[in-house]
Formats: sequence, structure tokens, C-alpha cells
Amino acid sequence: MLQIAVCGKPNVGKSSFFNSATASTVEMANYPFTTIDANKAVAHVIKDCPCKELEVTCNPHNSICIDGKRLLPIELIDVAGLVPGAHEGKGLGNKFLDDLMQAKVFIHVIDASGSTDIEGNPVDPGSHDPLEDIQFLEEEIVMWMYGILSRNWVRLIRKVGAEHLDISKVLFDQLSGTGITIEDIIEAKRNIEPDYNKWEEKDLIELTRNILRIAKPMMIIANKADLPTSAANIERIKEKYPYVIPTSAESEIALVRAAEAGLISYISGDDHFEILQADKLNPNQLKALEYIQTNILDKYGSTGVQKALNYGIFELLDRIVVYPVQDEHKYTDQKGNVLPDGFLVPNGATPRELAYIVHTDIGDKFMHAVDARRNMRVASDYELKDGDIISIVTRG
Ligand SMILES: Nc1nc2c(ncn2[C@@H]2O[C@H](COP(=O)(O)OP(=O)(O)OP(=O)(O)O)[C@@H](O)[C@H]2O)c(=O)[nH]1
Repeated sequence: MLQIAVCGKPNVGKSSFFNSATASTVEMANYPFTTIDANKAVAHVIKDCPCKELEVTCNPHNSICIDGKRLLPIELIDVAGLVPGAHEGKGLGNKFLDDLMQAKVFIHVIDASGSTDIEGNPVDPGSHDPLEDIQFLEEEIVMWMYGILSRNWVRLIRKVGAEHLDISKVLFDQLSGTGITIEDIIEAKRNIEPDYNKWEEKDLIELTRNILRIAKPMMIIANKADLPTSAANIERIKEKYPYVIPTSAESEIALVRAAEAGLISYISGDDHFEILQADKLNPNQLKALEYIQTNILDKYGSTGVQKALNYGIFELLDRIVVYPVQDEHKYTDQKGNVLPDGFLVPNGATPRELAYIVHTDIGDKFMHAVDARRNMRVASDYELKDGDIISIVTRG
């Protein structure tokens, strides 16, 4: 399952974001370090399900379909708060950076309201500049990874020269366990000094920065967007980071809970909700819902939580959803389930690669594939498109 790590300084709403996205319970409180261990749970990304367009009733297996929206599972990791100096062991230190590296993409949660200082302690709303937090967190991660990359550097470089080793492979070995591939390293090396013997500290830091940019894309979400001091900060942040997503994790939690209780109807990611049982809501609850509608949903188009997950997987990781089936006419598996599975595959993957993602055995026995929508056999170098329904034909 693809993993997204939720990171940031303490008290910005990481656990709230994690909770709202996974509906699991982790402790929440208004003081730093509520989260003392890495937490993992299943969240979903959402795409239109082909069932609606094809006018069929689907029987999802590895995912869920609600009103023609396919929810595909991903794993969310709630990483505890990072403070400046974390790479040197300050605060809760290195363990959390290790947790972070399990993921393919990072969501950096910042407190857009400026009501927490750089270490996450509560301060007067609007008195801290959240732009500072973006820089420090990126720097922490770079310096932590630089520490790993440059471990025993002098001895290592001597060995590379003496034994004619491939420097990319050596760097790859240094970073083992971080999910970084040799291809990432080769690409990251492109625009730095070609002769590794001439590399200085600044070159290695630059190389580290490149590796992270390529292998671990990070998005920024501006949380607590519901607070009055957030709007001006969000505008300022957008000037520097155009793709920042305003979120209100607390609003999302309130809406999800109200929907679970049957008081409203609401689907994550929507720009509205409908009150179902007005008589069961007290005046304060009604006021809170009205506040969310005006100050979050009308203003930003959604609470931002679902938008952030979708952005991470579909934009930053460039994944598409493909539906493998056995029967290309009925869109079913061998048990007759219609559109049973949706897979998040890299954009541009081939049917053979899809076969391997489904199962090694199917990959090994792959012969060719049929595009079920067009009822046509596709070429072996065919690049899968989002929403494709593919029948994989295997040997034996
Ligand atoms: N107004 C507002 N408050 C929020 C929002 N999200 C979280 N909070 C509040 O911010 C405080 C911190 O939230 P947490 O989710 O515990 O923050 P955290 O980043 O996980 O904190 P640590 O576990 O200490 O790292 C709590 O009081 C939350 O209620 C939001 O969207 N809007």
C-alpha cells in the first residue's frame, strides 16, 4: 500500500489531520508531543468509479464505491512533532525521521493561524510566522539525511577510489532503508560537480536536497484555516508556495462525526453538507455547522483533508487508477464480481507492469492485455491511462 507521512512541528494539527482522514483515534491535546509514537492507519484517495459511466453495479473488493466514487486505500503515518535541532536528537529526535522515511510522499502540516511558536508552544494567534516553519522542517530533513549520506565519508571515498566502486551504488548503500532508489541518486547527481573527489560539504548537502526533492516529494497544508488569523497568512504562503492546500482538520472531524451520527449527510471532499435531523442539533452545533459552511467550505471549496490526500497520490506521485478484470465484456473477475479491484499504478505503466503489481505470478505468465472499454488488444508498450479497465491474458 502506498504510504503518506504526516509531519510538522508539534501542535499544528497532525493528529487531527490523521484522525479526520482515517477516522481512527489518537490522542489530541493542546500541548506539544501528544503523539509519542508513530501511528499508522488506512485512509483513502477518491476517483470517479467507472461503474457510473458504464451503467453497471460494481462489487468492489480491494476498495470501496460510494455513489460512483471509488475510495482506494492508502496508508497514513502520523509522525510525531519535529522541532529545530531534531536531526541532532533534539525533542523526540531521530526515530521520527526514520518513521518519516517509510513513506513515498510527505504532507507537511503547518499552523496557518500563527498561534504556535517554532517549537509548537501556544502563543497569541497571528504572532508567529508559519513561513518560518516550512523552512526549518525542510532543513531538518535535509540535514538528517546529509548526516546519513556523509557517514565515514573520508574512508568511504578512499575505498571507492581504491576498489573502483560505483559512487551511485555506494551512496545508495549509505541510504539503505530510506526507500531511495539508485535511479533517484543518479538523477540527483546530474547537476552537481561530476568528480566526487572534489565534493565538499556544500556539494553533499546539495546532493541530499536533490535526492529528497526527487524521491520524497513534500506538500504543504495550511491547517487551522478556520481561525480568523489564517486567511492573511494563507495568502502570503501561497505567494511563495502556490500549491499549498488550506485545511481545517477540526472541521473535517466535526463533519465526519455528525455524518456518522446521522445528523447530516456529508462525503469527504465535498463543498457542502445537508442537515438531516435539525431537531437533534442544539443551537451551538447549528452555529458551528454554519461557521464551517461559511468560513471553510464556501471559502476554500472543502475542508482540504481529502484534497490533500488526492494531491499527494495523484499529482505528486503521479498515480492513476487502473481496473484489472478477467472478462473484458462483463468487466468481471473469475467470480463474477464487477470492477472488483482498483490499483494505483504509476502514470505511464505498461500492462505487463500492471500484471506484476497485481501478482508476481500473473506478471510472470503475462501474454498480452485487452482494453475492455474498446474491446481491443493493446500493444506491449501501451501506456495505461487513468480509469482503464484491462483484461490480462496469461499463459497456462
Ligand atoms: N481551530 C483549529 N484547531 C485545530 C485544527 N486542527 C487541530 N487543531 C487543534 O490544535 C491542537 C493540536 O492538535 P493535534 O492534532 O494534537 O496536533 P499535533 O500536531 O498532532 O501535535 P503533537 O502530537 O504535539 O505533535 C489541538 O488543540 C487541536 O484541537 C483545526 O483545523 N482548526
